[in-house]
Amino acid sequence: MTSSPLLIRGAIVVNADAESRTDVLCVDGRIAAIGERAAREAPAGTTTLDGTGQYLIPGGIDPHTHMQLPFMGTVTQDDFFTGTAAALAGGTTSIIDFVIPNPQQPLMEAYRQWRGWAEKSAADYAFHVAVTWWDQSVSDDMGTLVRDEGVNSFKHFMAYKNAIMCDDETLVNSFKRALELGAMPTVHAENGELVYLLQAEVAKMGITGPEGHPMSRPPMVEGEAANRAIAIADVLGVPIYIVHVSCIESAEAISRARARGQRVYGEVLAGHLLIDDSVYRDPDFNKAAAYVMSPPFRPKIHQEFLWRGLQSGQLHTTATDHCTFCAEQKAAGRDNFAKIPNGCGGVEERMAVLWDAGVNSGRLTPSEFVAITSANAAKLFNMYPRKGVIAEGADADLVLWDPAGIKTLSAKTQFSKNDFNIFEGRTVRGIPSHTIAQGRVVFARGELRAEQGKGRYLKRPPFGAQFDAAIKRAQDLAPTAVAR
Ligand SMILES: NC(=O)NCCC(=O)O
Ligand SMILES: [Zn+2]
Ligand SMILES: [Zn+2]
Repeated sequence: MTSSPLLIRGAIVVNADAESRTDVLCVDGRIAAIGERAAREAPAGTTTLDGTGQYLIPGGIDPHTHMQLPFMGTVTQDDFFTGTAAALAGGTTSIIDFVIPNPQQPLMEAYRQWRGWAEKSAADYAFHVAVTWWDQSVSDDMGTLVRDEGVNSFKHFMAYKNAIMCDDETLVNSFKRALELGAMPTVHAENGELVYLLQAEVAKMGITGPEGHPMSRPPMVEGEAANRAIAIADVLGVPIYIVHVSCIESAEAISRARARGQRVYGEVLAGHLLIDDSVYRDPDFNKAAAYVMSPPFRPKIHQEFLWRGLQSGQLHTTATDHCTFCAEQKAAGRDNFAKIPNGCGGVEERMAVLWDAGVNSGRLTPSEFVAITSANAAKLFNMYPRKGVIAEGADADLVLWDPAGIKTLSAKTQFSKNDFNIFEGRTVRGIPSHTIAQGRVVFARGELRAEQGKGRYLKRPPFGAQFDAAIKRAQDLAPTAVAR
């Protein structure tokens, strides 16, 4: 993308490891110079942006979104253009979305489908690819995806029985293959058999509304699956990343494993940090159903635990699981909560709600905010230092962050196409004033200049830092025969 050079002056530049007031020059989509050199080296025709009184942070990375997802008999409202445009408005400049093959569908076929859909992205994007079934062709396709297509992470749904759920045989085979390939296995940790049973039992009690959704997915259902996935990863010696950790039970499973020296990483959704399960008891079906996602929102006690996980470094990334269904789509489950399409939005609000509830409350420093909104995801999925840091040579994906800016979040003013906002009515302090993607200002004080098709597919190499260490550890602990 060609855009005129851009000089951002006077902001406090925040990285995950340090902050300092300095200037940043962007040329040809990259950060060309930082510090005194920036102004000196600015070519003729450079546009200047005054960052006085603001922070300059790396563009957010949302490592968990579902744009244009066909799911539960319908397709999400936001496609790759509207969803990534909304992301840019909120200060997120890259997403990692998911290719989800139907059982028996070749992985490469699904991957090509998703690559086609994503061509209209306004922001940079990458894909985790889900392994939903197993045979030799799946193993071969995993190899092709890693070697030729820049995929370095595979997703496993432990829930959604009779649809995309993985059994233990698939988990074991896929984790083993991922280790060989240097790709990160990731899991949606919920025991799908238990969910299936509990959905039927809750319905038998005459509970058919959205309030039945959390009853059918209690925290221990998530805890069991997290423990099982972590145990499988431990036996095989592969690192593991647990998506949307929503409760004490799975956060504790991660902490316990990390205390044993296992390489386990946890992702938290902005929604799970801020919204509790009372939403499912709203007498208005449309409102209660709008919050149906899996894992569900939890009793308040879990939220503080998740915040502490982020603060203590036991949990690593924040995401949204942006997966938007409108009221008409959610109404498919009016008489049966198990049929309500699972998913909520948030890609546009993640950064602001986390700043407001995280930095303004003193839970996080600005540098810690950068770590959990971009740098850690970039490191874990091997995009660092191209993404997740303000450094010379990195992509010029930046956000001028106005810590005094105030906004009340609402479906009426959001850029996302959906008709609902899970943070409706929440007033936040700390918002992006400008988003810069590939060196171009794509959002300026409320005006969105997202362009369809400007986003690039990000190839991510395998064998990120965790793999070197995991392999050395396995060698160090390798069994030896006794020489006799
Ligand atoms: N989270 C959710 O409810 N929907 C999207 C699919 C998934 O991530 O489980
Ligand atoms: Zn999930
Ligand atoms: Zn998801």
